[in-house]
Amino acid sequence: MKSTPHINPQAPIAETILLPGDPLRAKFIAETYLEDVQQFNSVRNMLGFTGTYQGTPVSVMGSGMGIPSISLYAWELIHVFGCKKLIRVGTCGGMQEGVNLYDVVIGQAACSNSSFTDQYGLPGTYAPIASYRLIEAVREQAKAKGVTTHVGNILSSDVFYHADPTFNERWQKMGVLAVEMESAGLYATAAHAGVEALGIFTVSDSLVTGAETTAEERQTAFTQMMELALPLAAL
Ligand SMILES: O=P(O)(O)O[C@H]1O[C@H](CO)[C@@H](O)[C@H]1O
Ligand SMILES: O=c1cc[nH]c(=O)[nH]1
Repeated sequence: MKSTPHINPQAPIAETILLPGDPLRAKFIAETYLEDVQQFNSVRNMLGFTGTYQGTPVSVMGSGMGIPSISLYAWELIHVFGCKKLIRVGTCGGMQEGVNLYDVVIGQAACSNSSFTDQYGLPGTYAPIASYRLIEAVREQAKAKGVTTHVGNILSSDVFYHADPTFNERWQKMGVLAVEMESAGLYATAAHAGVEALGIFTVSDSLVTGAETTAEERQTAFTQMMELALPLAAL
C-alpha cells in the first residue's frame, strides 16, 4: 500500500472521508457510527479509521488545527489515496446574533486571512466555496431530521488569539456567520484537484454572547453535524 510522510495506511481509505480537527473526535465517530471499523492511520497520533455507514464505506481522520495541517492531509488523501469527498466536521465560534451554542453551520464559502491560495498564482482573489451538491444534500438531510442549519459565509482564520480586538467585529459586519481555522484551505485544495469538499460545524462558543461549551463536549457531544455528514458517503 502507498504511504506518505503523514499517512501510513494499515487499512483501505474510502472515497468519502470526514475530517474533524480533533483525532479523538475521529475515534468517537468511528466507534459510535461505523461498522467493521479498521484503524488505518496512527502517524503523529492523527488517528484515521475506515468502516461502513449504512453499508457504504466511509473513513474518518483527524485533520489537526489550521489551514497548513488540514491542507497537507487533504492533498495526500486526494492525490495519493484517491479521496473524492472531503467533509470537515468542526467546531466554530458563532459571529452573529441567532447563531447560538450547539447550532449547526454549513460553510457555503470560506473567507480567510491566510495566504494559502497565493500558491495558485491567480490574477485576482480566489473565493473558496463548498460543493453545492453536498450543501443541497445536507440541507435535505437537515430538513428530514428537523435540524436547523445556518448556511453562509464563514471565516477560516490563521489566528485564534488575535492581537487586534476589532478583527472579529469587522468580519461580523460583513455578515460572516462563524469563525474556524481550516475550511478555506480544504475548499481550495479540493477545487484545485477537482473533487468535492464541505464544512459542517457545531457552534462551540459565541463571540456575540461569550457563551461557551467544555473541551469534553467539543470531543463527543456535537453529534448532529456527524449525523448530517455521514449519509453524504452514499451520494
Ligand atoms: O474543533 P475543530 O474541528 O478542531 O475546529 C476548531 O477548533 C480549533 C480551535 O479550537 C480549530 O481547529 C477550529 O477550526
Ligand atoms: O476557531 C475557532 C473555533 C471555535 N471557536 C472559535 O472562536 N474559533
